[in-house]
Amino acid sequence: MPTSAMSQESKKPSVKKEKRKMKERKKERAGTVIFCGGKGYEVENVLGSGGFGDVYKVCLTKNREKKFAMKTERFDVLDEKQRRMIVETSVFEACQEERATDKTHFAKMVEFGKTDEFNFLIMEIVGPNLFDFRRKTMKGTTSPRTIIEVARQTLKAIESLHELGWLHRDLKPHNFAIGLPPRDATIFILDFGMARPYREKDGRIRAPRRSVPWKGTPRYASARALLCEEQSRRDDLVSWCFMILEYYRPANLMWSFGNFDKNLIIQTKGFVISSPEVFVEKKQLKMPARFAELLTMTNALTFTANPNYDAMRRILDDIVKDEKIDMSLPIDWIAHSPFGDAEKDKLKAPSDGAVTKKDPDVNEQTKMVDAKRKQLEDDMIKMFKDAGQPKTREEVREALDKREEELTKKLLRRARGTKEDDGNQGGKKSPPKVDRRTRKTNEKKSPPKVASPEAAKAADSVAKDAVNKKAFPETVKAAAPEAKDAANKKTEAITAAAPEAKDAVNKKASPETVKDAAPEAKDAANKK
Ligand SMILES: Nc1ncnc2c1ncn2[C@@H]1O[C@H](COP(=O)(O)OP(=O)(O)OP(=O)(O)O)[C@@H](O)[C@H]1O
Repeated sequence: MPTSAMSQESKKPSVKKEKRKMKERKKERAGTVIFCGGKGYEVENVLGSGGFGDVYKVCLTKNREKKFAMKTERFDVLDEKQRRMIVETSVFEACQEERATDKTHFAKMVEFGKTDEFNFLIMEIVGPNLFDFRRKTMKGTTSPRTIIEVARQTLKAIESLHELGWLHRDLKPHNFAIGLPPRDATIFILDFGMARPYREKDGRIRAPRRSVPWKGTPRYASARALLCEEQSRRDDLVSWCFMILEYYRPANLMWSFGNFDKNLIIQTKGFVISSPEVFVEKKQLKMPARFAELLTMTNALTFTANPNYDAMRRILDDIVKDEKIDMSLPIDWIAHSPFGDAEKDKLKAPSDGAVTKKDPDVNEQTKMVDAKRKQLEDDMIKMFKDAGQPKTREEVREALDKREEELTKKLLRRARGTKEDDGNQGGKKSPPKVDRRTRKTNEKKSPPKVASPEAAKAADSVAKDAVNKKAFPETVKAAAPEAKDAANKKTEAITAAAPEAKDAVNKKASPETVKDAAPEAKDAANKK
């Protein structure tokens, strides 16, 4: 039985090799601009690196104060590459569509697309992950009050994800992060690259496959996951238990230290979950006595069982009482904020030497786009003024932004195709639904929501065109219905007074060209 796990495990590259690969992997340079959704996103620095790509801090070229995180997935890294990000965007979309779910612990996805070298996903930026915060800012320590806070918030985040119908399958402190001020009291759940829906469309739990490719992080994975068995909500909760146990004492995850072979790791994990008292007695587990109840409760879950998250929270409340934890104390990342100026710079600094210089070509490109955008704004301001309805630059910008966004969304929707299956319900995939009401709502939405890479590329290039002014007349058309109305009215008035103007308008009769027609009409009127 353990052989499959072992063979899978033995194929896994060593941690050292992984790290070297991460370091060697090509990084985007500061100043590189990625165009998507009619906007330019400029790379500032690396925020984090994973096995398949890097996460960058980016800013909007036209509003540099607006920061986002851009996760990339390089095509030269792994065969599985495209599927991971497609799966990830599916989770974000499910989250954004599902009104009933508590979204407190999810970052917002803003855009996704691909370049010639990588898939990318642009999302709300958050702060350091829990692993880095504990290691760098807290020097490996965590207050009991903070452990409870971490346990409560991460459990809630997992519950919300499960409510959406998805399993995470790679829960660990690296995949939870602190929010940026003013949401710095909130923990965010990250990295849905290994997620999988656990329900069929009709709401039934999906039947387990006989064997499953290895997914996850050995330190936090459940024994069943290491045995390449199908995972369920229970396995996410086992990983959560290990994560919290590690907060109480890193050595609680005894398999991460010393010479444990694969079989022994699997056996020990099974024992810790099923009979924690044995390890407590031997002083191999250090945790509040009540935490054992959480372990046994999780262990008792069957593959299809609905976890009782409320009961789990009550046990956490009992721990607070038993251990006399003062919950009025500030949590560690508020008391030792990583967001002081010096610390902030340290956390956001390029992590491994990449991203240092600006690319001159990109600077030129950005300047050109900015200049074109300004020209467009000037044209529109003039148009509104001429039409007798003057508008400020801010108002024009807002209208343009809004329309560009709508246009891009429309283009993306049109361009979205089907996606591959990685055992994640494939091309037909729409995230499984939790209740009947939700199912009905989703059944109405026929086209699949996630772009095939080709479709994403097509959509991206159209969006890019829009930015590069090729499509600007179209954007103007879409962007300024008010201006068009005003121009129409003005044109009517002018044409009434000027037959030449009427001719000009007739020549340009389509509503799309009213903008072009108006100056001619005006000229004619002026002549008159
Ligand atoms: N929205 C975000 N804002 C700020 N930092 C982020 C964001 N998303 C991810 N990060 C940082 O980047 C790191 C890697 O992100 P993530 O885990 O999503 O990438 P990954 O390639 O899937 O990693 P892995 O291969 O380890 O699973 C995170 O640990 C976090 O520190």
